[in-house]
Amino acid sequence: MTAPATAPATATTAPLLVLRGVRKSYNLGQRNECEVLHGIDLTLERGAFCAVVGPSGSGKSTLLNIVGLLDRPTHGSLALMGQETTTLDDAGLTRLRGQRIGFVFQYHHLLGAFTALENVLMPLLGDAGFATRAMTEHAAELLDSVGLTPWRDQLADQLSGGQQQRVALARALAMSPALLLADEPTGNLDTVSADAVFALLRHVNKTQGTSVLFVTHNPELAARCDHTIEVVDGHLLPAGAR
Ligand SMILES: Nc1ncnc2c1ncn2[C@@H]1O[C@H](COP(=O)(O)OP(=O)(O)OP(=O)(O)O)[C@@H](O)[C@H]1O
Repeated sequence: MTAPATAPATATTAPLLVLRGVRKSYNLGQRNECEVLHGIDLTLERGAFCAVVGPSGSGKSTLLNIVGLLDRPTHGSLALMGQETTTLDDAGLTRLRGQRIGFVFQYHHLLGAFTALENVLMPLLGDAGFATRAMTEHAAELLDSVGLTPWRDQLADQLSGGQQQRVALARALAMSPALLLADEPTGNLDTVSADAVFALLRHVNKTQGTSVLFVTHNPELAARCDHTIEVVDGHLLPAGAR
């Protein structure tokens, strides 16, 4: 038996993300359907650091929600590390999302009455519901990596916006995701804090190989990413079309 000339893509060699013909419609009631994404083809290689830009309402968050397995496409296919996701049931999607994907949003979504450390611990607790020493040490290391050790026991509500966003980033990294989806994570921050959060995203990408999709309206930050995807009216603009 001879080996095939080209080995088939496996879970370890396949691109991080492959979208083919992804469409998304919302049902607005009374047989009124609105298509927001009109057939997106996108391949993202592992370790990519990619900005997602485009006018307000063009479909960036809708695309990110689909890539993050928070929402399903109406048509098309989406493979994450070689695994087709559109055939998975809700439990399968949730499991895959928890294993592979971390999220940072414009609003941090921390639990304000819990400390910075407790917020980072949350995703690590799993079904056990209690923190082991190893989990606590891991959460403390993550907080340290975003420069927040002095604030680890401070309630999330009592942190600055920039500090809260850094806790949110540490929490997103708790499960060592292959893909970090950041939807305008710097949108509410002053320039200095925005720079700090961006530098941390970059650091995670460089040191851990975590792929990053970063939605931003800030052209300066977009220019500092390795690639840019531009969404206009629910279509991806071809590279170099701007
Ligand atoms: N759940 C929903 N039901 C109906 N329409 C929706 C829903 N979510 C988003 N849309 C519509 O989809 C379009 C794209 O929205 P989306 O949030 O993806 O845009 P965006 O590019 O992220 O915008 P922004 O930069 O302002 O955040 C908008 O016209 C919006 O009204």
